[in-house]
Amino acid sequence: MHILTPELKKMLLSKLKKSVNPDGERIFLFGPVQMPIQIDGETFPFQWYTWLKHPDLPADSESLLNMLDRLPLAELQQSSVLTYGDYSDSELAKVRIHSICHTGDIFGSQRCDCGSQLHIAFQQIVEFGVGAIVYVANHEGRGIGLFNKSLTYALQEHGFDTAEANLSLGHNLDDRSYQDVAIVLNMLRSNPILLLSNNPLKRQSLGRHGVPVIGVENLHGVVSDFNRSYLQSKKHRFNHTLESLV
Ligand SMILES: Nc1nc2c(ncn2[C@@H]2O[C@H](COP(=O)(O)OP(=O)(O)OP(=O)(O)O)[C@@H](O)[C@H]2O)c(=O)[nH]1
Repeated sequence: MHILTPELKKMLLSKLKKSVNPDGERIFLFGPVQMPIQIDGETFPFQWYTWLKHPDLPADSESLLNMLDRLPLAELQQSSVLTYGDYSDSELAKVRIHSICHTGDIFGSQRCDCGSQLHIAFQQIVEFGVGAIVYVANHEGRGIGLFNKSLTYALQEHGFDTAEANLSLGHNLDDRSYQDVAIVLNMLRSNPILLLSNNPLKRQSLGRHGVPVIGVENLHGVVSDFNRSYLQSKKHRFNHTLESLV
């Protein structure tokens, strides 16, 4: 049987880093772990980090390690960062902050542009040589959660656009916070980043939380008959830079 020897425990602890957000909540970041990722038939060496925030987290890494078997982590969401190239030290890196889209990213749903944006972001990062994908797992449905998103989809089948559907159910247009994303980004790198996004609020929010965003490059996904009206709503209701696209 394999046991957690003091050496292995030391190895795990050396990969655990802690930060505290402005609300006083502890965030533990674990990594790197090697993650070979296939993009268009070729495999690229990414480094994987995950982070954990939970109200009951202790102050130090060793205590955290000792209590992990008692936390219901599978019931909660943990987010990831996948870095590529010399991410911590390079002068510039391309970064994609990607809110989870269970339907688009996992199922390949064509109702939105999320899945293709994620794929193109990976392509652009390996092409540039340095970058990161931050996969934000508590952002489903722009922060309303998967169950609520399914209700908004049903309403969109009855004439609502994506904004009206959220509002009609009592949600905001966008409930996402980038505070923890910013903290984690700043734990991994202090040099400037180029953000891959069409959403002006992302840049503003990251900047407000102290991330040195020096530029934004649009990230246009695939347009189809299934997502055209959704993209038009993003352009008109959310001011996304999709001018040349829809
Ligand atoms: N409420 C709601 N959420 C949706 C709908 N379609 C997609 N989403 C969610 O919208 C979010 C899109 O996230 P991102 O692609 O990271 O961000 P964005 O605001 O579109 O900005 P970009 O950086 O330009 O892609 C994901 O959380 C999806 O789950 C919808 O019709 N209703």
